[in-house]
Amino acid sequence: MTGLTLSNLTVRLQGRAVFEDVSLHIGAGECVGLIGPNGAGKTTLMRAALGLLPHEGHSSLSALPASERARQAAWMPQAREIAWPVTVETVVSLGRMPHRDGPTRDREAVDAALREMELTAMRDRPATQLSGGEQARVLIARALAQDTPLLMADEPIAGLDPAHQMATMETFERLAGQGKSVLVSLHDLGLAVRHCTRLVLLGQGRLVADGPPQEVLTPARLAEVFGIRAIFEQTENGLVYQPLEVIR
Ligand SMILES: Nc1ncnc2c1ncn2[C@@H]1O[C@H](COP(=O)(O)OP(=O)(O)OP(=O)(O)O)[C@@H](O)[C@H]1O
Repeated sequence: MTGLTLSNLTVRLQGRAVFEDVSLHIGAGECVGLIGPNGAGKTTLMRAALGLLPHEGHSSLSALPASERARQAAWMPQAREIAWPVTVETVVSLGRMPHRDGPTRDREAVDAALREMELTAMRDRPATQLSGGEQARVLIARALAQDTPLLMADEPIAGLDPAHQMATMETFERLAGQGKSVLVSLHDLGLAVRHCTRLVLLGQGRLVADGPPQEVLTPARLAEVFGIRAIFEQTENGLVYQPLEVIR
């Protein structure tokens, strides 16, 4: 399996369609931002794609047996409280559970994930004693240690400080550059336009747009779907986004 393919995916919860007929493909080398207002269905889409929610239509991932799914896709859910007082290293090591590659490869993958998320100095600390943002980085590291072709993360940078938000998005970009597929839900449109190769916009119970950031985030869509006015400017430092006002 390469990436993720959804065909006519529809999810109904308590008799109401959250979204209908979503079709998309995320290929190797893509870092795709999943955007949309609160309640648009971003979490629901990812959970259904993973096979964690009943759905109509087809997901290439949910069609796989559970053991194979865990080798294909790492999932970082929105809820990120770590409940057990085990060390950071132990939490990150859980990402290796789907694999049987031996202790040397496991240690290499855990060390690399700790380095990537700047957690090496904290590896022996109880994870429950870390700040909320530090715990979020531990859970991203666990997903990195899983070393899967596809990474799905639900608002992974919420609660991180600016430097770690940017560094985490750079990590996702780098993983895509190495040939992996990344699907990440985000509310920060500024970081989305800078770091994602493509944006998928959910709203009003459907997939509203799918394409390069500048094509997706037109003034009309920002107004219609988010109810805001914003400017995008191509600068010598890349694309810059600034929200200006609420228009409803
Ligand atoms: N178990 C459930 N039963 C009924 N409705 C649900 C259930 N779970 C979620 N919903 C509804 O489905 C819709 C989509 O929720 P979802 O969490 O996927 O949105 P989201 O785009 O991730 O939102 P946010 O940006 O706020 O995290 C919401 O209207 C929510 O109230």
